Amino acid sequence: MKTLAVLGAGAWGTALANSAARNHDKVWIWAHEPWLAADMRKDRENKARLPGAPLADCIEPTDDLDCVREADHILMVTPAQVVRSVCVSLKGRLRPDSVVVSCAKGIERGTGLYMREVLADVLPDQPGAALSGPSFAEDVGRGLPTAVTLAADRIELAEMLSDRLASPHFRLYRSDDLKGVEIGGAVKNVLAIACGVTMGRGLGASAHAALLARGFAELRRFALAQGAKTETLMGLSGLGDLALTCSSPQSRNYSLGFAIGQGEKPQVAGRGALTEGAWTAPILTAKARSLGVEMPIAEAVQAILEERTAVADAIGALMSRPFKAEG
Ligand SMILES: NC(=O)C1=CN([C@@H]2O[C@H](COP(=O)(O)OP(=O)(O)OC[C@H]3O[C@@H](n4cnc5c(N)ncnc54)[C@H](O)[C@@H]3O)[C@@H](O)[C@H]2O)C=CC1
Ligand SMILES: O=C(CO)COP(=O)(O)O
Repeated sequence: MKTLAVLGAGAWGTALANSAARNHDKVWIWAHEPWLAADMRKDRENKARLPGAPLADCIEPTDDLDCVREADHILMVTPAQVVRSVCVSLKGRLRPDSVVVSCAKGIERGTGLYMREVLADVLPDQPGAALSGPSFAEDVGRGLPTAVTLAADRIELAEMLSDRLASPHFRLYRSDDLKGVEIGGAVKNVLAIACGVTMGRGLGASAHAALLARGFAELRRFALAQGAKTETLMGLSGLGDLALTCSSPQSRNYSLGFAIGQGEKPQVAGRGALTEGAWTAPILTAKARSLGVEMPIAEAVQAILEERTAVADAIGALMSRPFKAEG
């Protein structure tokens, strides 16, 4: 009997549960809102977060976190800033060998920890992994093809989990570079806001490509300073996810930036959607400063979100930086 618990009944948790269902006898999907678990049980669909993707037969929606007691492994798919509180509630409930896979994309405010580090902080004895890459929940939910990276401290774990989570439409590549994988997922959300601003303001495809390339240079500098591997940054969870999120109105982060570029106030431009980049920007820039890494695009995003800088001034400041060698 193969079992899996997906914690977080958002769009991504639902898509991952459905995708993994083919390789499992039972998949629980835990919603912290009892009404959502009840609706999903009744409708056999997550109409609130991922409409149009019927739940596979073996999926059991629940609001009872005790489901993890019976699960071989756990996917953590809540918003990044609540990962710690969910982990605290998991204490004493997990099987000793259950791998907890971080699927959220962000950096914890207050501590500056990546999601896997938060898991290790609260649940130090639990083996861990991270899944990240170019993957819109709507696409995966519709069975459209993509590929992502699955990183774990021990490559055998990544191998075992890849077999569990892969499907003909969802390809997983293994990695032992947990930090590199998580940095890509967190940083691209901030850079996607910048690309959205550029396009919302009508600055054109050339500006968009230039920003994407310079954004990647920032991501790379920041990640290498923390020991990430170049091949990870060039791969699915780095360049792959950056290219996707920075270029598509399907992205909530890009859409937030686009609306700001069109003149909307940052506080309302996200339309209530989960925009992880807005949560990540301040902690990312603080981390970069403490590492001595220059991230002018991320700094500009943070200043725009905090309304310390007008969009035109932020663009002017980026364009008037001293000329330097590319890198
Ligand atoms: N939607 C997507 O295409 C993808 C999302 N992700 C990442 O997955 C994470 C979750 O995103 P989505 O599923 O899209 O979010 P969503 O906005 O669709 O849903 C968020 C869910 O979080 C849960 N939640 C809210 N507060 C909570 C709390 N205090 N405790 C426990 N659960 C709580 C709620 O059940 C809610 O349904 C984010 O970090 C996101 O960056 C990663 C890849 C793709
Ligand atoms: O992470 C994602 C795609 O890989 C989803 O991006 P958004 O959170 O910007 O919608």
